[in-house]
Amino acid sequence: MGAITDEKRNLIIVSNRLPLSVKQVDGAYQSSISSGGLVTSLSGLTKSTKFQWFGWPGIEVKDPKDREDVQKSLEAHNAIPIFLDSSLAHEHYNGFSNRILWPVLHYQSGVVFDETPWQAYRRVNELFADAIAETADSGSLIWVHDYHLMLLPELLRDRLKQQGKSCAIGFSLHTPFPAGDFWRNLPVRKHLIEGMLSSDLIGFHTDEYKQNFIDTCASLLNARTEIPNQIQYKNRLVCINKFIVGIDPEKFTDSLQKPDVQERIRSLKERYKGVKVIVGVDRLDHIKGLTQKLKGFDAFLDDHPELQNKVVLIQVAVPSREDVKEYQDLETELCTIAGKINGKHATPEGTPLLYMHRSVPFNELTALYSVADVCLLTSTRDGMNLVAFEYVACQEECHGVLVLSEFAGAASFMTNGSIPFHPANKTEMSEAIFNALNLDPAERKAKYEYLRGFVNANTSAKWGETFIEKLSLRCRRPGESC
Ligand SMILES: O=P(O)(O)OC[C@H]1O[C@H](O[C@H]2O[C@H](CO)[C@@H](O)[C@H](O)[C@H]2O)[C@H](O)[C@@H](O)[C@@H]1O
Ligand SMILES: O=c1ccn([C@@H]2O[C@H](COP(=O)(O)OP(=O)(O)O)[C@@H](O)[C@H]2O)c(=O)[nH]1
Repeated sequence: MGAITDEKRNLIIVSNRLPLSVKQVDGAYQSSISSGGLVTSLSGLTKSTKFQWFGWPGIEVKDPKDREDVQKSLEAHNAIPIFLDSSLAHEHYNGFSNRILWPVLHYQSGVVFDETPWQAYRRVNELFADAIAETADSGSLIWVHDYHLMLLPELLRDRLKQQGKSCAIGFSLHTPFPAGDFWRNLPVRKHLIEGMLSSDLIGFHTDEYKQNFIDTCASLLNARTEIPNQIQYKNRLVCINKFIVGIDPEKFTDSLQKPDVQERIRSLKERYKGVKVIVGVDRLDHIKGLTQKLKGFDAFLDDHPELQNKVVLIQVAVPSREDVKEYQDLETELCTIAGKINGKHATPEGTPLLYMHRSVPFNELTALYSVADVCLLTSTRDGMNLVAFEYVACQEECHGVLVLSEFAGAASFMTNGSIPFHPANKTEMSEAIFNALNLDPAERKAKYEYLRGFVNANTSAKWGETFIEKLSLRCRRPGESC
């Protein structure tokens, strides 16, 4: 990982998942890049900043010798594994984080609380706190990420205090934070926000999420919130702000220069000559609105028979959280809808929908982004959505159009440069797709330039550096207002 950080302070990043997930294949341990936006955003920071990254390696390793091997293989990437028993990891990650907490954070109803996964969640947060407190030196900056670790700041602060160490703790939430009443659905809601409030600095993706959190702290904990961007709770001052997460655009533009990617682009363009390509790239998750997307596309095909064989939607649905029943059910549902759409609209010349349920290699992804005339993102809720940024980074030549749900965090910043729509409204989605395909070149260019300016100005490196700078300031002057 890149150059040295701020005043040579030791920086520790903590996330549930490490950037490399370890798997055992034929007895040997292999690691591969983890999927999802958190890894993308933090990986972009590695160019400018050096840090140690603590997290779960994604596999149970019991044998001490094997643990050493895994540790060594990750060491080269400054990644430090926190080993968990598989049943504990399962209850924490699938049971509480993804079946209970994630749906509440994304305004999904019908969530049922269960004590066993909650206890596992607490236990995993404790194990993370033990490992990190032991490694951290006084003066370290500790940056904790995401909803899997909301209790960690409090547990960590207690342990550090017992060990006589003083560190600044930052916390970033990568998901939305819902409006007050929705958060009340969680019986353990108070513990979770008190856990977060032991941080010195808390970051959200948008002003809306930040304000929802502040309102919840005021109503649930009676915390003092009159001064903008700060919360006073139990004699501690916590700074709260919005930090715009982004990508490393150069990584994408560099990929497009590679001869094999150029060749792939040429071959895809040849394959889709005379056909408009719409691309979608989403983890297979309810929040991405994939059911809505397929139904909206179906409506679009119904509305425009004149475009038969002239439009294709290439949808990459990246496998995600496959041990959770709701995710398995969604996969079955999507397969059925995809089959029905092609059954209804296919001709001997081809099918209008290419539904791929797998990950795609990075170079293939950039080639796909680059040949697509339109990128269609239909999230019903989404912390940010970095795919929107990635598509823009790959469209410098063609000025493709972004059709973006108003419920993605990215819409807070990108509405002016995109075509916004409400994902629950099929007609609105169909019209948005049609408008995107028919936008006049001058307007397309103007929209694109707006988006390119935003993506290039708000990189993941800038996001990370800004957060670390603010956190380091909190470390030097903890009592000062934010
Ligand atoms: O680790 P997984 O369970 O496989 O899930 C992948 C990640 O999904 C979520 O990503 C969020 O963070 C992105 C970057 O800030 C944001 O753009 C996106 O809208 C969010 O959904 C999750 O929050 C991460 O912790 C996961 O690693
Ligand atoms: O096969 C793939 C296709 C895409 N992505 C990446 O997954 C991330 C998705 O991030 P986003 O913020 O859009 O949503 P999240 O999945 O984190 O909710 C992007 O960086 C994509 O490039 C991936 O890891 N594997």
